[in-house]
Amino acid sequence: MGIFTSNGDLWKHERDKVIVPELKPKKAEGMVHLMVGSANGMLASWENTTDKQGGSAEVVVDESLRNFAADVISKACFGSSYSELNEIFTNIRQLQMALAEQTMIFGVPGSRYLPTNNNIEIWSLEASIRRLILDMANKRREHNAATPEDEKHLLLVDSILKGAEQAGSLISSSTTPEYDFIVDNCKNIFFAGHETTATTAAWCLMLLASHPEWQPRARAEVQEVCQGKPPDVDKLKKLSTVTSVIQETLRLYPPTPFVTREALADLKLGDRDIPRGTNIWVPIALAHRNSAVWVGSPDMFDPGRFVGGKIAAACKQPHMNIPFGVGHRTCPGQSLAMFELRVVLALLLHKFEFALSRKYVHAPAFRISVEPGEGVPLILKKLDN
Ligand code: HEM
Repeated sequence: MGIFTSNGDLWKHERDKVIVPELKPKKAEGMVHLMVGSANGMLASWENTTDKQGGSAEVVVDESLRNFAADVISKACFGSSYSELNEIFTNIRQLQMALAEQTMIFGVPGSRYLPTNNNIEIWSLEASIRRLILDMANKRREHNAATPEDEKHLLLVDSILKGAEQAGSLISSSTTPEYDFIVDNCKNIFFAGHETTATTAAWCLMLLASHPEWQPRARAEVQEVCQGKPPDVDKLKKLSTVTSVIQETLRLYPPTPFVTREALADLKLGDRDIPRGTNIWVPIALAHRNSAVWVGSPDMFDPGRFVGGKIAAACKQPHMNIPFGVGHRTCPGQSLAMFELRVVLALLLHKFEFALSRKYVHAPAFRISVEPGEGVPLILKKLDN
């Protein structure tokens, strides 16, 4: 029943009344100081590691990036730190891995009800996540009840709690309507809010490490704009080279490689007749590398395509660049994600230069999002600032 899978009036309620108002660009701007705090924590631990090894060390960055993105979502949307919600994230990650392991029978009607080992693991994780989320929601309600009205700082989680109360007949078909609404929407935000961003950051660092010529260009921009100070909203908006590096990463490795739609009426797509009820898969990753529309070599990493917002010159059909999806269901978290990614890159480029370790194995893996399958080990070298 969460926003990801709902349709019609329920989806409209979740999207327009509950989720989107809390993720608008202005709200995301208000979260930048939290992002800087969380990123500084991650970088301090990398700095500690490099200091202990004489200024340079190998670090596998994926897990730290996931913890960083989880910390941001925990604080910005749920009013807790990552350490308080750690168990939820750990369970969600395990659920993601278990779902990614589903075999060929996935999609066969009824197969998800069979007591296979994989299904049993999935059911157990889902039950545990449900319990943890309802527990968190209760604590949040108690916290709000004990906080004077003029001191309340309402967050996305509060919007979900209120949205559950207001959903009324939209969810009455469920046996535990309010609980299902809360659990499913929180679960969607916990997952969507950190996994995709962390994966993009990991791909970004992999690409910058294997195309080191872009590091001094991006670093020079960070130094000019930030002047050694922590990035804020105005500074982040000026980081056009850094932004282009992120856009090019999202083009080459969109963490969500496809989106799906259902034809609500008979329609014609190009010269094909699509009957009502057909599931249509939009292959984002393929569109991003289609040599018929992308100028130059679409398989090559070239952030120059995006520098100065020149996308129209780089792609003959700019609507083919859709890392955040398209149309009414486009990603509502994109401002938050773009700020987060710019914060990580700005702080990291200021502190370190980095190269890809020889241990890196290029193995993109589809685990709900497409992530570096064997992780991204980097050789971090601390810079003298
Ligand atoms: C780099 C990071 C991210 C990428 C690449 C990404 C990508 C996407 C894509 C492709 C969709 C499907 C859109 C469609 O069907 O047209 C989507 C949906 C969604 N995303 Fe993101 N996302 C990111 C970060 C986030 C963050 C940080 C949040 C929340 C904090 C978020 C929340 C959502 C939600 C709630 C939806 C469902 C929207 C709906 O169905 O109406 N995403 N995202």
